[in-house]
Amino acid sequence: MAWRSNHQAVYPDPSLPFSSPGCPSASLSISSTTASSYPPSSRTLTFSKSIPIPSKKIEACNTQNKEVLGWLDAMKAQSPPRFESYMGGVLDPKAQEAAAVAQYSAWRENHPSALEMFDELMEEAAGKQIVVFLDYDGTLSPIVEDPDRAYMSDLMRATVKEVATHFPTAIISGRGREKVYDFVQLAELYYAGSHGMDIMGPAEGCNGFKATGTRAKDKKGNEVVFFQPASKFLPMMDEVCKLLEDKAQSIPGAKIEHNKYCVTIHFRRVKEECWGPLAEQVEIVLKSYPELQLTLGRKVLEIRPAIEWDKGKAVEFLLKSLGLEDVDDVLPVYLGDDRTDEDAFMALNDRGKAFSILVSTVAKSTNALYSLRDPSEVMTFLQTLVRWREGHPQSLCKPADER
Ligand SMILES: O=P(O)(O)OC[C@H]1O[C@H](O[C@H]2O[C@H](CO)[C@@H](O)[C@H](O)[C@H]2O)[C@H](O)[C@@H](O)[C@@H]1O
Repeated sequence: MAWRSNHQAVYPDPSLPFSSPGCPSASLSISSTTASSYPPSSRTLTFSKSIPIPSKKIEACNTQNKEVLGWLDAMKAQSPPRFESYMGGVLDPKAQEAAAVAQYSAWRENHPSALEMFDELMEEAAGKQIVVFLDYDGTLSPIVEDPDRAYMSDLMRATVKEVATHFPTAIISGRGREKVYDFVQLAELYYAGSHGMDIMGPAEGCNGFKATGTRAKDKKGNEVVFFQPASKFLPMMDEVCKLLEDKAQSIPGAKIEHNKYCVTIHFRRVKEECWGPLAEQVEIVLKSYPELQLTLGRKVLEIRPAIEWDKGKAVEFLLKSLGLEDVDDVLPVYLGDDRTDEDAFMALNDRGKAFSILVSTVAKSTNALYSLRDPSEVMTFLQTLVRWREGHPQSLCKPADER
């Protein structure tokens, strides 16, 4: 079973684990090693000299299994950093906060706000077909402890609906496609669930775009196109999910989510001393499945088929299927908050002309060029985009054969 870094962010997820009962099988010891960037990031950031460097105590699981230790380090690297003074002491809470703010504003110099840069960005967009790609969790809905309750607001839904009347729009999520559809509930969008391994959308979009690909009827009888590059893995994913559900019972707070072509192991509500035992249980299951790989998201481990397919490939596929792969005429805009979105940012960077926007309140190593803080800024950005479009009727959204 392979570990895949998916271009790890070095900076942590600020959300603290939910407190839960003790871990019955926890057997961890503390060491003072610092490990701020395991696995190695594809891109490192530099900060101004006046900003204290974050450091973290890393605990070691007493397992000797290198793979498990690697996962554990990566899981811990998501915890909030402690800022130290140059003399080595831990800063008080106010100074910690000030250091985090300074770190974020230094980071913003390299990843400017897509809202503050809006007018400049739109100069680039003039005369081009904009296509909008949206991640779900942490982008359209705030991160919450219970993944089954990660609702988007009605206002966000109305905003996305408006976006889709002007631009071809897709949701690219790690969740199962049906599950993310249940949250979003907009039939006019394209959906790529399971990190892009389950793509479906209207054969003819409400803005006149026709998609090529395998056609079928959805549950409501509408004609749709779909693409499922990992379909043969479904029985295996069902099997792995059951095994993990069984194993995770011994770890308080752990939750297993079946995302069809991806099984997600949530550790947001697992006490940190139980992360090692959880990683060990995952390893026990996965060593029998060399065709699967493990990736890391926001307080989740994810197991998926080890095929050359990710959110970046899904974006390329959708652009092609909509006849929108032309680099000079088309401008994709991608908004996402997670490590798995880095695959899409990279694909768009390789393409050249595109806006990649990371949604984050903390400094993170990322391939995205721009940033927004949180879902509320995402909504403002999308509303601004709609208003801009309404003010520019000359840049009409036209299918390829009419351009
Ligand atoms: O690609 P996404 O749409 O961002 O999906 C990635 C994962 O999102 C969900 O987990 C994340 O959000 C949860 C609810 O806010 C949070 O509790 C969890 O810690 C986050 O990792 C979803 O539950 C996963 O299945 C997705 O893979």
